[in-house]
Amino acid sequence: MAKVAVIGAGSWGTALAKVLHTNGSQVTVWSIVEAEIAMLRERHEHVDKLPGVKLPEDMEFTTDLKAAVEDKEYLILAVPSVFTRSTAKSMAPFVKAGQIIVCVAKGIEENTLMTLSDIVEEEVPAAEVAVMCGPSHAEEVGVGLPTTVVAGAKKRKVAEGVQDIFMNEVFRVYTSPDVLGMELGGSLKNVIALAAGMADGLGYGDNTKAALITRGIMEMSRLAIKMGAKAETLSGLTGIGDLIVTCESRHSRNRKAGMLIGQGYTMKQAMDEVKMVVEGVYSAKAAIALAKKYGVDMPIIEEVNCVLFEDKPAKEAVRELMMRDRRAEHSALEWEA
Ligand SMILES: NC(=O)C1=CN([C@@H]2O[C@H](COP(=O)(O)OP(=O)(O)OC[C@H]3O[C@@H](n4cnc5c(N)ncnc54)[C@H](OP(=O)(O)O)[C@@H]3O)[C@@H](O)[C@H]2O)C=CC1
Ligand SMILES: O=C(CO)COP(=O)(O)O
Repeated sequence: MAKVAVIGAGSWGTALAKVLHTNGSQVTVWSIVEAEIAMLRERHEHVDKLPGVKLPEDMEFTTDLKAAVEDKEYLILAVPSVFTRSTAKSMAPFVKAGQIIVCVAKGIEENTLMTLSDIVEEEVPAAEVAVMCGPSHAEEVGVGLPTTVVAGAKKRKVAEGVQDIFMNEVFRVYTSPDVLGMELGGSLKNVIALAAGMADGLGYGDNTKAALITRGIMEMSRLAIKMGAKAETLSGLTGIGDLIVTCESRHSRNRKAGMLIGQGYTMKQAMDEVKMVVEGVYSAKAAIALAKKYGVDMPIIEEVNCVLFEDKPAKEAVRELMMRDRRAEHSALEWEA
């Protein structure tokens, strides 16, 4: 039986805590929010963020970070990306060599352009760092619908350890050494999903959605590969897989926020309405900054930035994408002479 702490009790932390407990781990869930822990203790259910998913009676809930972190083999870091650094910094004094921190949030830090695993390595040098992501909505994981994800780490043994504690008959976990590719896939897809939601909000159809997904994975891949990620990762679960689920799912907060913006809400109004974290809004500026830094063309992500931060109407953004200079689909393909 592994001793595990889930750091962050939003919808994802709650769903993963349930998976770990089902697999026989002893699970402690931490949140910075007192009211959230009080509710979990009393109701054994996150009634706001994951209603209908009952958590077991012997699961521990705490706001005491030291108690949560100490003596655990695995620390699952599930706070939204903007709180990753502050939470990792607070954990650092309690983390001992050999403890494994698994980053399950999705994002890129706006001011440093660092991935979340890089942030955790910087803040908690004692820890081994792993990531886990893939097409996995908490609402479906929470009720045991078959789901696949990938556990990533530089060392195979670390990734396989994460695979061991999470894997069961409805939660299949693959492994990968391409941590960078996984993290870029997981965060960039949220920005494209905002665009897919905008298209839905504008009343556009399946053709538009397919175009955004296909051209979206191309721009995600262009950037990720230029940064050193592997092409296979972008065409796998943590790339195209996660992009598809986020652009299509009724559970996606990014798609939902995009849809509201397409219907005329401001970014702020849409985020307030969704109530849970909309990571694509935080990753959008970082994505475009990375595109500039690495000299990569990312037209969809550029237009999403204009809609989010410059009040450009979503309809106008789609029109501009449609009216870009004509070009070949794959510029590297050669023509007959
Ligand atoms: N939900 C999903 O299906 C999936 C989510 N993810 C990723 O997991 C991460 C977490 O998402 P999710 O659980 O859905 O988010 P939620 O919006 O459901 O929950 C966010 C949690 O963070 C808490 N919080 C607020 N302030 C702080 C703080 N200062 N420090 C630490 N925590 C704080 C919130 O408290 P409060 O209630 O007060 O806001 C809440 O418990 C995101 O990066 C997301 O992309 C990945 C895969 C699936
Ligand atoms: O990352 C996710 C599914 O894999 C969750 O996406 P949303 O944050 O858009 O709900």
